[in-house]
Order: sequence, then structure tokens, then C-alpha cells
Amino acid sequence: MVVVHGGAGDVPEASRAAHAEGCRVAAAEGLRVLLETGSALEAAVRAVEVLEDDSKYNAGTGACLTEAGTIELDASVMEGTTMRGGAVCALPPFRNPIRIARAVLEEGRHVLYASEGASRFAIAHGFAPADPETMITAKARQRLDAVLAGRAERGWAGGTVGAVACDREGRVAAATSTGGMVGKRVGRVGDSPILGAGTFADDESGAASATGQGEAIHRFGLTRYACDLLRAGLTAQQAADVSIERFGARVSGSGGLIVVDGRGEIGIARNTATMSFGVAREGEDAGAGH
Ligand SMILES: NC(=O)C[C@H](N)C(=O)O
Repeated sequence: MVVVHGGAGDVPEASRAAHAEGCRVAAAEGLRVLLETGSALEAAVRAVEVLEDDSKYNAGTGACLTEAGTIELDASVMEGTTMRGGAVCALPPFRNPIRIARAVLEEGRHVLYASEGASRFAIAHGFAPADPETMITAKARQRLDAVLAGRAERGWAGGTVGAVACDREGRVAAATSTGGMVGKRVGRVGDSPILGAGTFADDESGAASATGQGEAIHRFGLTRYACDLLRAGLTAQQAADVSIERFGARVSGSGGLIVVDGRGEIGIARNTATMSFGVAREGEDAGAGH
């Protein structure tokens, strides 16, 4: 089974159905890949890739902009069987950062590459840098302009994307990708590329992908916290609910979380107005909501 999220935040009423539908499509495609390859890791990566290519979300194409008007991308992936992980942060424009994070995981020498080094790694592994103009949307520019003009708050952008997957043998994986915050400082790195914060997977507990205020998620270690609750015996939904409750109470964090355990039970929680999600399970029609 595959669960995806399209970011915690406050999507306007008129756009909510479209955001949920994008998640349904991504979860269904992730499940298709899971059934074809048997790999939870590949399924989570593919689901996130679909969302990166959908300009509605703040990841890949359509990512939000730094205060300098540039794109800096964060992404990570982790699989739960041997707990391998790969991540890139402050990456200049490449179309699918999650694929580069996957390549980091496969190569295995390091876990996280930043900025120039991440770009070099990507090029050495056959990824082509993207023309920034093909990835920057008019909406992303408008949002930055509003922030710089003081018409909107400099906050997290919403629209981060993530996926968790569980195969028939109980192997789990998680993946997360984002442009971060609108008007962030150049070099600011959020929680999404940090294992244990934005992304975590361990077959002995489960997998989780987080979204929301990155600085708070960093400090709280949100995905690791949720997986530790699974290990302690909570159901996936209880683990998601308790994690978000504690995250709000302890560090005043706002955000959301998707969780899956090794039996394919899922948990979805948020303390924001919306968080689009999609769920696809073998033998059932894919569903979506907020
Ligand atoms: N939309 C998000 O979830 C933002 C992301 N967590 C970050 O702070 O970079």
C-alpha cells in the first residue's frame, strides 16, 4: 500500500479537490509501481516524483522561491529493511530531486549532500540540471513578491510532498521532497531532507513523512518520534495523532504526518487547516482527501 501527502497548510477551498486528486493519482501510480517491482522504496520514490512534476505542489516544478528569487530543493528517501537513506539539500534546480536522493541511497558512500556538492553528485550520476525558468511558476513568483512586499507572511509554503509505502512482506519506505519556505534565506535547509525529522523508515517500527514548520520539525524529530511510538505498540493512527499532539504542545509546531506500519496500517494527522493525502491499497480503489 502507498500513502502520499501534498503538504500541510491552508489550501483555499476552491483548490482543495484538485490538491486531493493530485494525491490520489500519485498514490495510485506508486501502488502500480509497487505491484510491478515489489519494492516499497521504488513505490515511494515514484509517488513523490509524480507530485514533484505536478506544479500545484511546492516540490520539483512549482517549488517556492528563496528571498533571492532562486529555487533550492530539499529531498530525502529511506528504506526500512537495512535503514539505508539518501538526501540532498539546498539543491539548485533539477527536475526530480527525489531521484537524486535515491541515487545517494543506492551509492551508499554518504547520506546527505548539500548545494554545490549535491549538484556535482547529481551530474556525475547522469542527472541534468534544469533550466530554472522551466521550474519556476508564475504562482511561485507571485507568492515571493507578496512576501517581499510585506503583503504575506514569511512562513512555510505548504505543498511539501511525501509518501510512505509498505510491501506484502512488511518492508517499508518513506520519501519527502520540498522547495521549503517562501522567502527563505539562501542556504536555509528544512526538515524534509533530514532523516528522523522529515523522513524515517525502519521495518521494525514503520515509516513516516512529515510536513509543516521545518524548524519545529527539526527540533522535535517528528518522524522518528512517530516511529518510536509504533515500536512501543501504538497503532499507526494513534502514533500519528499523539505525535502531532505532542509536536504542537512541546514546540508549538504546526504541520502534519503520514505513517504506515509493517502490517500496512496507516495513520494520517495534522493540526493545520488542510493536508491533502491519497491512499492506494492493493485490491481497492485509490482514495484521497484532506
Ligand atoms: N511545506 C512544508 O512542509 C515545508 C517544509 N517542512 C520545510 O520547512 O521546508
